[in-house]
Amino acid sequence: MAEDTLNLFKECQLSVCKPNPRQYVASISSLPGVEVWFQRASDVVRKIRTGDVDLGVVGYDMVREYGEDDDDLVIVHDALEFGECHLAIAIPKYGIFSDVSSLAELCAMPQWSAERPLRIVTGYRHLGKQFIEKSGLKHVQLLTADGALEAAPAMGTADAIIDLVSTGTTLRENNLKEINGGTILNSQGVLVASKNSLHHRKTALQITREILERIEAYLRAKDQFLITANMRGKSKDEVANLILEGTNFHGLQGPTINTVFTKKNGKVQEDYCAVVICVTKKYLYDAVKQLRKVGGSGVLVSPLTYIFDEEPARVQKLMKKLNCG
Ligand SMILES: Nc1ncnc2c1ncn2[C@@H]1O[C@H](COP(=O)(O)OP(=O)(O)OP(=O)(O)O)[C@@H](O)[C@H]1O
Ligand SMILES: O=P(O)(O)OC[C@H]1O[C@H](OP(=O)(O)OP(=O)(O)O)[C@H](O)[C@@H]1O
Ligand SMILES: [Mg+2]
Repeated sequence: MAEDTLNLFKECQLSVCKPNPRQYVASISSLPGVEVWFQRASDVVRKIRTGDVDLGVVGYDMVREYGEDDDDLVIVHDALEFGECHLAIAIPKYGIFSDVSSLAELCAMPQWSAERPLRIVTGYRHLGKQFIEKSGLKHVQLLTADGALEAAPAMGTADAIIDLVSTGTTLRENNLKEINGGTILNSQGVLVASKNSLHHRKTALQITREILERIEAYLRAKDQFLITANMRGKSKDEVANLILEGTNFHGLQGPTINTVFTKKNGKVQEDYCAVVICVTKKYLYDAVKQLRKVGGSGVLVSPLTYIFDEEPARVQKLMKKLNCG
């Protein structure tokens, strides 16, 4: 998460300068006065709640686990596009669990009693407890451990685990499986702040807005290409019509169309227009085919670095949550 966060900030021209790897404080030269602290994920949430820091980047799972529904925490950006995983209950594939594939079936197992409860081990005490209360499971003992939870069932120290799953490899390698109805929470990296800080400290709010706007601009542009194509056409109106009626690719608000001046037999002519649109990366070839179909040629493709559109919805949402909207 730390590496992904540093990378994201770098891409947003907010490079974090940490002169010494054993140092926990760093700075961002484009945001003078800002201190960047490297802390364990659980501590990031705790320190926002106590007002020691104003803004943090952590997994949403941590916000929910250590935030305990604290009203002071406000999610500024809910999808930083890294650290994607989900919190889930997992049980062994073998033995008494071999035919169990849903939460309802786990609840219906006759093996669990007050004397011999289902032992679930997790590092997520708060979320684990909440889930068990709602799950319909009657006889449960919640145990806590910090890491390598996937080993617990084979070791015989627990029957099931509640832990993060991303690719599913760790579960598979340890002969464990997820069950239907067993997903507790979807998570990815988020930007989280203290409402109190943003409310009372103008600079904290200003900097948060700037960071949010830069992240939005970067993430919006990340999966887009900028395409310029030449199109035969007598007028910009004619070309606009071909693009708007004959393709699915119209740019942000609409295509930008400009005259291309060519020289033929010593005379300047206006037989072409240049069309500029942006296209989601995965649809690049579709766009090229559609442009060709309506007379496009000389398609130039370049990466897009940022898209600063109107004030992003997330900024408006934040201001509303802070009652400043
Ligand atoms: N396998 C994974 N794939 C994607 N994201 C993950 C994965 N495991 C954890 N995460 C995300 O990264 C965050 C930090 O994970 P974790 O607590 O394991 O980090 P750590 O480096 O082990 O930290 P600590 O030293 O505090 O234990 C989690 O809260 C979660 O949001
Ligand atoms: O589904 P996967 O892609 O296999 O990822 C899931 C694993 O990743 C996390 O552990 P991590 O590697 O962070 O180690 P930790 O549990 O010791 O923190 C999590 O606790 C799982 O064990
Ligand atoms: Mg693990």
